[in-house]
Amino acid sequence: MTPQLSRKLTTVAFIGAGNMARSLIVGMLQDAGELQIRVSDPDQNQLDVIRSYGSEIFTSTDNQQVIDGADVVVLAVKPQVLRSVLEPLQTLAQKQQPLFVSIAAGIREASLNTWLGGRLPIVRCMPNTPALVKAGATGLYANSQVSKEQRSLAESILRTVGITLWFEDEDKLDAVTAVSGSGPAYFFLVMEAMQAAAESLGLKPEDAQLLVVQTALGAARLALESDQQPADLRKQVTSKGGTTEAALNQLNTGGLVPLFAEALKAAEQRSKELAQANT
Ligand SMILES: NC(=O)C1=CN([C@@H]2O[C@H](COP(=O)(O)OP(=O)(O)OC[C@H]3O[C@@H](n4cnc5c(N)ncnc54)[C@H](OP(=O)(O)O)[C@@H]3O)[C@@H](O)[C@H]2O)C=CC1
Ligand SMILES: O=C(O)[C@@H]1CCC=N1
Repeated sequence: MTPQLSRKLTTVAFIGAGNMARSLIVGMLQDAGELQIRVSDPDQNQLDVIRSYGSEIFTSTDNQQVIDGADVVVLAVKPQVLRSVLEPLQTLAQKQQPLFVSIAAGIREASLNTWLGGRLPIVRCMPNTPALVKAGATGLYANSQVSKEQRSLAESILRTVGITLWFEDEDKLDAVTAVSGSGPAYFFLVMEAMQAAAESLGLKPEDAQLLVVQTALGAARLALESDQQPADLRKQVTSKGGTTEAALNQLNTGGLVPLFAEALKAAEQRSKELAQANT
C-alpha cells in the first residue's frame, strides 16, 4: 500500500539550502498542507531564495533552531562538511530523537550515528534534481533504529517528489548514486551535445533546443509507459541502411556503451571514497 502523509502536521527541517534541498522543497510544497518546512543555512541569500517559494517556510541561520521540535531532519549539506555540522547538534539530537534523513552521497549511517551520539533512527536516501518537477527518483535505506512508522514517513515525504525504491543493503546506495543521483547530469550532457550538433547542422538554437528536449521527453515517456525494453524501442527507430543506423554506428565506434560503464563505475567509486574519507 502507498504510504500517505498523516493528517497531523509533520515538521520537516532541512539543514542546508543548496541545489538539492531547493529541488526537494519546491517539489514538496504542493503537499505542504501536511508538511511544515523549516530550513537553515549560513547564507542568508540562500534562505531568501527559499522564502520566495512560500512565506510559510521558516528559515534561520541557526541549525539548532530549525531542528528543535522537528519530526524529521533532512541533512542536505555537502558530504565533506557533515561531521562538523552534526557534532554540535549531538545534545539536541539525543534529547529529541527526530528521524534523520541524509541525502549526502556516500556517507554511511554508522558515521552519521557516531557524529550524532549513536543509536538514532537514520534513513539514508539518494534523490535527484528532477524532484523539482515531481519527476524525481529516490533510493532509500533505513537503519535498524527506524520504526515502521518512520520508514513510512520518510517514504511518504520523498514520494511527494517522485518514485521511491527501498534497498536493504546500504552499499547499494553507491550504485544508486551513480545511476539516478548523478544521472540527470548525463542526460543533460547528451542534450547539450545534441543541441550543439543540431546547431552545427544549421538549425536555430531555439529550434535545436526544443527538438532535443522534446525528443528526450518523448523517449523517456515511451520507455516508461511501454512494456518493451529500451533496446526494442531503439530497434524500432533504426531502419536498415537508414539515418539512425548511420548515427548509431558512429556512437558505437566512439565507444559510447563501454564509456557509460566506466563513467558509472567512477561515480560509484567516488561515492565509496567519500564514505572512506569521512568516517
Ligand atoms: N545536487 C544533486 O543533484 C544531489 C545532491 N545530493 C547530496 O545533497 C547534498 C547537498 O548537495 P547540493 O545541494 O548539490 O550542494 P550545495 O552546495 O548546493 O548545498 C549545500 C548547502 O549547505 C550549506 N551549508 C554549508 N555549511 C552549512 C552548515 N554548517 N549548516 C547549514 N548549511 C550549511 C551550503 O552553504 P554554502 O554554499 O554557503 O557553503 C549550501 O547552501 C550533498 O550531500 C549531495 O551529496 C544528493 C542527490 C543529488
Ligand atoms: O555530484 C554529487 O556528488 C551529487 C550526488 C549525486 C548528485 N550530485
